[in-house]
Amino acid sequence: MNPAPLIAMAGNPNAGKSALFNALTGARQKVGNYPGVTVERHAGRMTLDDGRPVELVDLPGAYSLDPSSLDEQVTRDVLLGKQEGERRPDAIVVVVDAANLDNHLRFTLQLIALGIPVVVALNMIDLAERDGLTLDAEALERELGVPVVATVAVRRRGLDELRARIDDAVSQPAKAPVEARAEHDFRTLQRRARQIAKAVTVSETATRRWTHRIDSIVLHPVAGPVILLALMFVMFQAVFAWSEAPIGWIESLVGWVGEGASAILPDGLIRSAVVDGVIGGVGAVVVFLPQILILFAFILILEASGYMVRAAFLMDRVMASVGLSGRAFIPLLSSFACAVPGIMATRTISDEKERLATILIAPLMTCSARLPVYTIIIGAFIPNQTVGGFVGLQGLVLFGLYIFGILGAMGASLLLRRTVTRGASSGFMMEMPKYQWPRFNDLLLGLWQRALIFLKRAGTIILVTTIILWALLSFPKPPAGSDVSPVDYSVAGRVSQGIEVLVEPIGFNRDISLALIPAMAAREVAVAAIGTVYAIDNPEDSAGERAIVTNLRERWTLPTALAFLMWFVFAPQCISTIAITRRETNGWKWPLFMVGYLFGLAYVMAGVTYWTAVAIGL
Ligand SMILES: Nc1nc2c(ncn2[C@@H]2O[C@H](COP(=O)(O)OP(=O)(O)OP(=O)(O)O)[C@@H](O)[C@H]2O)c(=O)[nH]1
Ligand SMILES: [Mg+2]
Repeated sequence: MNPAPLIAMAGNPNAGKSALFNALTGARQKVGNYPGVTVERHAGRMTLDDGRPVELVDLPGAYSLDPSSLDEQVTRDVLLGKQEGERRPDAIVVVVDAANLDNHLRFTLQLIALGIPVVVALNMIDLAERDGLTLDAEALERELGVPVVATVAVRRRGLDELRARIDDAVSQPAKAPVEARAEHDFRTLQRRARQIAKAVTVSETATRRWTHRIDSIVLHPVAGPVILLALMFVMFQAVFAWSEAPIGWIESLVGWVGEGASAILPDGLIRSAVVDGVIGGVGAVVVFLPQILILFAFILILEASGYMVRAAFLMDRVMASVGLSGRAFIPLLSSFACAVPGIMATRTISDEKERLATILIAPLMTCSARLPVYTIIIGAFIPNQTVGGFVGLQGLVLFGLYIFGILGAMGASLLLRRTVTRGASSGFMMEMPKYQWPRFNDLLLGLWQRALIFLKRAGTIILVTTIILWALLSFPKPPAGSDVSPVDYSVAGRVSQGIEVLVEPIGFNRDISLALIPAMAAREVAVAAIGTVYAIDNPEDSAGERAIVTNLRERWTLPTALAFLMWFVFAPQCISTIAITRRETNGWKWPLFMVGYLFGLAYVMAGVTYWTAVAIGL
């Protein structure tokens, strides 16, 4: 008996191939691997109206027959009959997204040119209609010269007709397959695809035309990522460039309050607690409010304008390459503000293992609590100069730290998805919202809420840890005439000597050892802690960022500063994150695993940074 005819589902990524494949085959599916490669093979059976079986394979999405990834290569090889372990398909169902015709028709034209019978599924017409786009399926059929069926895969609309057209396609007497595939260059295909898309478009609203026009630029496979990268780059430059003046104002305010308090309070313990502990510690953190607000202003604008979902879409392929789906992108993006809401947002990921992997890497996204640490070290050690004429070096280093965090997360995900949270990535798509101008009032409200949250943190966790640290740093006092510094003589100073033994090999000094434990409460406390240490060490210094920067420059070497930055890229210095991970994973196993692997990573990366910096003579 002849084997059942083989039908391949092909088309651009996210056209709805898998949704259609599932709707056609139901539960009768087999998942395997193509021999020699890691690409999964999804096959299933479907019965035609006369009872004949046909076999369906769901191919990975591709943009063209010129592969730029392993997935695309498998798709091409299957369609050309060159893939090991697969016969050449007898017919192709080309799935196109109706709302994206011009892009999807390029690949369709290439596939039709192969000479195998083709049926086009004009999918997602529900979304096209919703957006005010009306298409003429019959006109498309005439233009392409192959049968076209309008479908809505997720509502099973058009399935009967699609099955009938597949029947026709496999019932045709087999033609000799075309050997040499028609060589279309990209421009010719593009022109023809646009022409057809225009000819079959019955009506289109102005909004949809604009949306589509902007999307064709920001979602372009090449231009899209470049634009995304450029936007992020501008954002980090702005964090430094625009914050200088407001930081100056807050600093003056903190200095003024400190001096006022010193003048009113009698010399002694209370004054030290208020001036060195509270004002020195909390003040050192509060000055970062402008930078955090600038960062949030960017995130809020990108979200409100409708761009953020596009960014997630662009990232889907990148996410898939590390075993996650675009669905993980939103939680990870929120983690740039704070890992706690980010980890809570993973609840939208239905695959348990994928969700767990996302939780485990979320703390590697650079949260806003790291900004104070980053900016004070960068401000002290990276010269405020431009490279190449216009790029600020400080902003560049900050950008680099974000990139390190992202690369770390990608590497971790890659490993985790092959080991403890093994599994394949699931496809995803989000509906693209309309573009719109962000509303000024909404933006202000968002920033105001952010400012309150930050100040509340400064007034609670940071205040409390700072006071405790101040107490531990202040007692016991060294006996009069001792040449041991008050900090080294204190309880905290002695505890830190134990830690110092551990972190000395990665270039950390006493100040850092003192800051590490209190910074477990929240990362910003590291800055507050260092501020308090210096205030107690040199009571005659004025409080505030400038005093800290001067001290840092005197006491730290550049390799130590760089190692410290690298430590904060990776280290899980945040009790709230650990607590939320425990809650979201129902136990201590995963939070402990997370803390363990992140500290390990932080230690190794800081060490590598330190010794590399020393070796190249920085
Ligand atoms: N509204 C609507 N959504 C659809 C339709 N078809 C598919 N989807 C959704 O679109 C998303 C992408 O569909 P998939 O079937 O995964 O797309 P794919 O072509 O297999 O994507 P890749 O395998 O990544 O190339 C899913 O969330 C589907 O639920 C449709 O006709 N209408
Ligand atoms: Mg698919």
